[in-house]
Amino acid sequence: MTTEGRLLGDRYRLSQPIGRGRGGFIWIAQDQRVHRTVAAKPVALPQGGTATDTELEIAVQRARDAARLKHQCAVTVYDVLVEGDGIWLIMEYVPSRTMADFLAGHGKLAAQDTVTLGAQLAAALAAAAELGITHRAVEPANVLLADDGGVQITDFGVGALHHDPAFRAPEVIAGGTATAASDVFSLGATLYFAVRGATPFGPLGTDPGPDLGSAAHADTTAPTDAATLLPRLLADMLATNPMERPSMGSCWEALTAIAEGRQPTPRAVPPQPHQSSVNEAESSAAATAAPRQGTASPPAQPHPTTPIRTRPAPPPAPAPQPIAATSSVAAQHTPDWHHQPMPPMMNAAGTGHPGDAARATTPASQNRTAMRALLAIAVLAAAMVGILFTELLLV
Ligand SMILES: Nc1ncnc2c1ncn2[C@@H]1O[C@H](COP(=O)(O)OP(=O)(O)OP(=O)(O)O)[C@@H](O)[C@H]1O
Repeated sequence: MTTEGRLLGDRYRLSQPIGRGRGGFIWIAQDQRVHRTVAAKPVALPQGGTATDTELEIAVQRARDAARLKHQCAVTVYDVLVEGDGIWLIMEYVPSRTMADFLAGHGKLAAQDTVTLGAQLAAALAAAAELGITHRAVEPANVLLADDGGVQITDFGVGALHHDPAFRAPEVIAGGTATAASDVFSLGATLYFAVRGATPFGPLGTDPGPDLGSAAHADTTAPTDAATLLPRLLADMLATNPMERPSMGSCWEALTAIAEGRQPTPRAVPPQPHQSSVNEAESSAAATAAPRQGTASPPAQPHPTTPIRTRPAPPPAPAPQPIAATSSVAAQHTPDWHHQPMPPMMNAAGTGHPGDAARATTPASQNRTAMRALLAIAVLAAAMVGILFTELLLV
């Protein structure tokens, strides 16, 4: 029974429910060891909680993988607990509401707000892809719009069983494995939903296809406005064939460029191979079988565009440092998620292999050598004068 005051893992004291997810209530909790406020969330398991051991193991492993990611646009997972009644995620507490709730209440987002938000989500997802982490359930319900204006994606790896089909990639709907490329599709569907107020392929993800308008393919002008450039990018992200989608890193570059009022560089949008643990052949075959080709049908336009307050600048570069897994899966903080390029390896003289530093010749050591040589010459000269003087005396 989950009640106020319950102690999870001998460490996290539940204090009050803050929302309801598919696995049950999400709680504010106090970490008794480091005196920190956290969010505690029960992971939604298959068939109302009757998970097999294998399903439990997979869910725990994916949650542990998620704990390796440190990014300011991803909710940090501090700990993963297996309690009697299931799996609990102990996460960073983010006062927020979900993007799904926001859109349900306020309608669509403006194109400019959508790209700003999208760039931040793509930054976190690209950083995850670099670590080989697939989200598996990118959708508006897993995007938190923080009260301070930030945007953070949550539920890395643990939401796949309940991923809304409207945001699933065709190859996943067809039974294939979720991949970095399917995350790109799901992000595209999420941004499409934000800007159009409807999902691109209908509630089951199987309708004919999105209406991205003529702007998606027009190339007669060199526009820099989000309303024109976003549909073009979404057309690529929502490609039926996963091999034809841009990588998440390219999406981040393109969204950042559009957010800043620039045209994405040509290399940012074209398809690129995906880095992942994915069976691309399997995904590709599944995609071919997916019923997504067809003519576009105009989506419903139910809501007026609503402005959203977001932090102005998306993160400049996604590149967190990998973090070693620990037995308790306690997160180790990476203080600076921003990638700092490695300085070139140099020795004390400024050149060569770092191992040469011990053998390096510096101005100070050159001076010492010269002094020693002068001293030796002086001693030698004194000795010769002494010998000469002695011989003269003897004569
Ligand atoms: N880390 C967090 N910190 C603070 N509030 C959170 C956190 N995660 C979720 N919430 C809040 O809890 C509520 C439900 O969020 P949740 O992500 O569980 O929704 P869901 O996606 O519908 O559920 P599920 O992931 O179980 O399917 C939302 O109001 C959300 O703002």
